[in-house]
Amino acid sequence: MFSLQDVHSFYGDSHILHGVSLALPQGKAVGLLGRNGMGKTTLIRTLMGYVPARSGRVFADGKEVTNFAPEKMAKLGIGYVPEGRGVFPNLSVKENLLMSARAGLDGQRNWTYERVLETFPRLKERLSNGGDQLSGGEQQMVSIGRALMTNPRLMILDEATEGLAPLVVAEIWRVIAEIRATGISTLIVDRDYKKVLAHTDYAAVMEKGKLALQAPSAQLQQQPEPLSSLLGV
Ligand SMILES: Nc1ncnc2c1ncn2[C@@H]1O[C@H](COP(=O)(O)OP(=O)(O)OP(=O)(O)O)[C@@H](O)[C@H]1O
Repeated sequence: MFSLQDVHSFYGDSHILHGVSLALPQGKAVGLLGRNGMGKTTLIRTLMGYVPARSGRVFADGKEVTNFAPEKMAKLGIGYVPEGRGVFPNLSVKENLLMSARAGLDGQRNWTYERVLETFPRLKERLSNGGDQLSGGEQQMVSIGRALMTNPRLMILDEATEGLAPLVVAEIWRVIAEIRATGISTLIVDRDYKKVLAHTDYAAVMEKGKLALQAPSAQLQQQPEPLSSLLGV
């Protein structure tokens, strides 16, 4: 459904993505790996329309959507959980969640406010707290919950476990597995490559703005080379 074809993008004069082609098939989980600064977030931001693709093309269901605005990409069914979370600090947890509620492209409302609270029981005790009164883990739960309430076909999680305590990290991976099991496609960026491989169908590795390797995750689990060289582990 969503794909990028030979995409190049820049920050000013800095050429960051050098011809990236990646498919995100319906119902599949894709892991995006690579050392710091290799362009993972830029790839996501280009797909979402925050960074313009200077050449190359982005497709949704075979239709070209290159450089559509982020709101339009979201309406096409992408739930984006950005690095750094992006919870509205002056809104309560309840308001943060309810403001994004809408039916999916096909009209389904599988992810309701109630279901998000069942998925993240911890948020039930925080409903009237402001976004700025939450722990990092709770903010991440709100951010994921908010994206789920748009009933997306694709969830993008950029470093969703970054800086969180081990118990919270385990909870986030549990929810990622639950999202995957419901048939929503996922694109996951995380430093823990073993966890990424365990939770995805395919993995792609970025090296200096290019995809240096794309393979089934199960294959990369069995044959760590050349993945481990690319990641420096
Ligand atoms: N707003 C920006 N303006 C200029 N350069 C940027 C900007 N954001 C990122 N870059 C540069 O683009 C390159 C790719 O960064 P990007 O954030 O996409 O990498 P990443 O693989 O996601 O790494 P990280 O894990 O560190 O976030 C880096 O060299 C970074 O310094």
